[in-house]
Amino acid sequence: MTAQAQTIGIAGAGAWGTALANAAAIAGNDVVLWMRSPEHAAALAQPRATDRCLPGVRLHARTRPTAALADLASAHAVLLVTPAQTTREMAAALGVVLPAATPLVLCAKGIERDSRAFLCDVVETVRPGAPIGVLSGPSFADDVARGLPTAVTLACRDAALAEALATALSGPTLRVYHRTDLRGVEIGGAAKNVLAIACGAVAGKGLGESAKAALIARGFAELLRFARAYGGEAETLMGLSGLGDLVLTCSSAHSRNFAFGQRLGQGMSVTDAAGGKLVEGAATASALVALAKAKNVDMPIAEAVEQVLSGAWSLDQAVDALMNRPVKSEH
Ligand SMILES: NC(=O)C1=CN([C@@H]2O[C@H](COP(=O)(O)OP(=O)(O)OC[C@H]3O[C@@H](n4cnc5c(N)ncnc54)[C@H](OP(=O)(O)O)[C@@H]3O)[C@@H](O)[C@H]2O)C=CC1
Ligand SMILES: O=C(CO)COP(=O)(O)O
Repeated sequence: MTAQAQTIGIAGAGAWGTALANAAAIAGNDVVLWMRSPEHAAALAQPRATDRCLPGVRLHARTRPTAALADLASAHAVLLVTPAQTTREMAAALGVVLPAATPLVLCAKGIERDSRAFLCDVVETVRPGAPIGVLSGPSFADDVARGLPTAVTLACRDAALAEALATALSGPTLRVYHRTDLRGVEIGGAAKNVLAIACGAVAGKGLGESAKAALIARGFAELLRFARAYGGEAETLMGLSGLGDLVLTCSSAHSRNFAFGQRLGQGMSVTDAAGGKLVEGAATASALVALAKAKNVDMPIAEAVEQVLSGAWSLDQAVDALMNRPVKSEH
């Protein structure tokens, strides 16, 4: 990768994939945007078509929609922007069409539920030796698509590749920082979604702003402990992809994870509260808690979320459990 115009491939044309496609095009790249539905691709290719996930947003002229995965083969790098739980199947399908040297940048936020594997490890199993990146940070797709100023982090183990990708994707409204701490960046994005469900539940139950602030601060302590145990760097977690995204997602009903928690807090069932939307924290909670237990990492908030989602605890029981833990030193 160089700082010259690149072809960026994007696999997944939901809200985030489409927003990133336009941002990459505005940054001066040619973009190939893959989606699984040929009808969706044909509709988006029509002049003046607007996106179904981002009302009113049109694809940039340099973004070409397609339903043929092989069209991504010539991209200098591909961003994978489908839900976390589809990472294995998507990486395998991409492995067939992409040259082994093409970097794959993971943009989903989660942990594989069944295997409890980090998404980078999933991709490494499926495409051994191929370059991997993770892009994460506080960024609502609508904000990015509307050209509001946004900053995110992109990590690759190879510092030069991380810098080249960050340079290629940065534009007038999207600023991409780079790091080499792949693990730290992916943990921040995956864990904050689970904690945001707790913050939403606090809001939905009307437990007050003080409780929400306490959850953010104590949630951050959990996130940091977990990341350290799994090799993430504390500095990464204090940055955009950790604290930054935790604060955004825990503060806004625009977040699907927060809104899901809010509806739980208002008394809706786990099944109804998702409202047909992607709630990554709900899919990741059990794997996060199992991984924490495997390394004796104390994550009481994440555990409370998991207990509520599994039906073992009511929300009242979760609040009681968190408030009645033994008094301890704050760290
Ligand atoms: N939205 C946001 O603000 C942000 C989202 N993210 C992350 O990005 C990821 C995607 O989120 P987002 O774009 O919002 O989600 P959406 O629900 O808007 O879109 C998901 C996309 O993935 C496609 N998809 C679903 N399942 C499969 C599959 N099995 N194979 C291929 N394609 C599939 C869907 O296709 P179809 O339309 O055909 O169903 C859809 O285009 C999540 O992990 C999220 O956490 C990160 C930062 C910001
Ligand atoms: O990750 C996001 C913002 O950074 C989007 O969060 P939600 O998936 O909760 O909407």
